Amino acid sequence: MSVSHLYTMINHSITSPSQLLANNLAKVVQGVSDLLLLLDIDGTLSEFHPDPQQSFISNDNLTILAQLQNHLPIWLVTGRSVADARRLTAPLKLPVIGSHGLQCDTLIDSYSLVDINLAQLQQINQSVVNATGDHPHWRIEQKPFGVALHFREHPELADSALTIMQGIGHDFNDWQLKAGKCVYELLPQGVDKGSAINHVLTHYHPHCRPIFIGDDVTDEAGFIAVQSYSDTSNKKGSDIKGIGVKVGYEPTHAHYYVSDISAVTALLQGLLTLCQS
Ligand SMILES: O=P(O)(O)OC[C@H]1O[C@H](O[C@H]2O[C@H](CO)[C@@H](O)[C@H](O)[C@H]2O)[C@H](O)[C@@H](O)[C@@H]1O
Repeated sequence: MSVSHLYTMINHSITSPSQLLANNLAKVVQGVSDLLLLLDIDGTLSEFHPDPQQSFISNDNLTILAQLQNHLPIWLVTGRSVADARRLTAPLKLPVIGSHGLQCDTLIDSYSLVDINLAQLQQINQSVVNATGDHPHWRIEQKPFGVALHFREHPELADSALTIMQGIGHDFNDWQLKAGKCVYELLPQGVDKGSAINHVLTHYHPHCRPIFIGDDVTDEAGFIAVQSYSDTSNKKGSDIKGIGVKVGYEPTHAHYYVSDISAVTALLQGLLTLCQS
């Protein structure tokens, strides 16, 4: 299992992103009629909570999204499973790329983008439980397509978490280790949010200009995907480039940033106002 991708993407072609505010949004999307909005969940639509099952998306965000979906297509692109994303966004019904790009749910169709070995998943789950001694310091999230080891309440355990997950991943060549905010996750190889976004663009919205908003290191592949996307099916050779928006101030490939989750809400409200006008 390879861990060479951990953070390495961040180390090249970093730009200095520009701040994207509701009042300069109109200029950025000027003249674009076919926008596609792609949204990460945790750290973008919802504030962090020590317990992943207790976090939620504010009613403000849900209300804005409910109205926005009347104007443009919206997809969730999340590390959460599709079922979890549905629970968090109920009563909305939005298509979802779940499990960091492993699952695709279009609302009409639901399928995996990569095969998963469920026997190995079970072994990995058990290995994580064994390695942590199921101690209450740790939070193990057993997901339908992976296992996450959280240490949000105990940041001092970051190195131990990495050691545990690297050690387990070492025995499973077809699995990858992903680092997130206060979490390490083991998932099948072969996907990330970038490849999943390319799948959505190619198969469902080839002529749209994508905007992807995300906050974490796992969202970097998504920023690269939208910012380099070209509509090759267009015979006129249209060169559609999307917009990556990073939430927060960490180094990023995204061309734009917003300060925090409340700035995401303001941006979504600004986009709604723009659509309505
Ligand atoms: O791609 P995302 O939608 O950002 O999902 C990434 C992971 O989010 C969740 O973990 C994060 O949020 C938790 C709840 O606030 C927090 O406790 C944890 O520390 C964060 O890493 C989720 O639990 C994971 O399954 C997702 O992969």
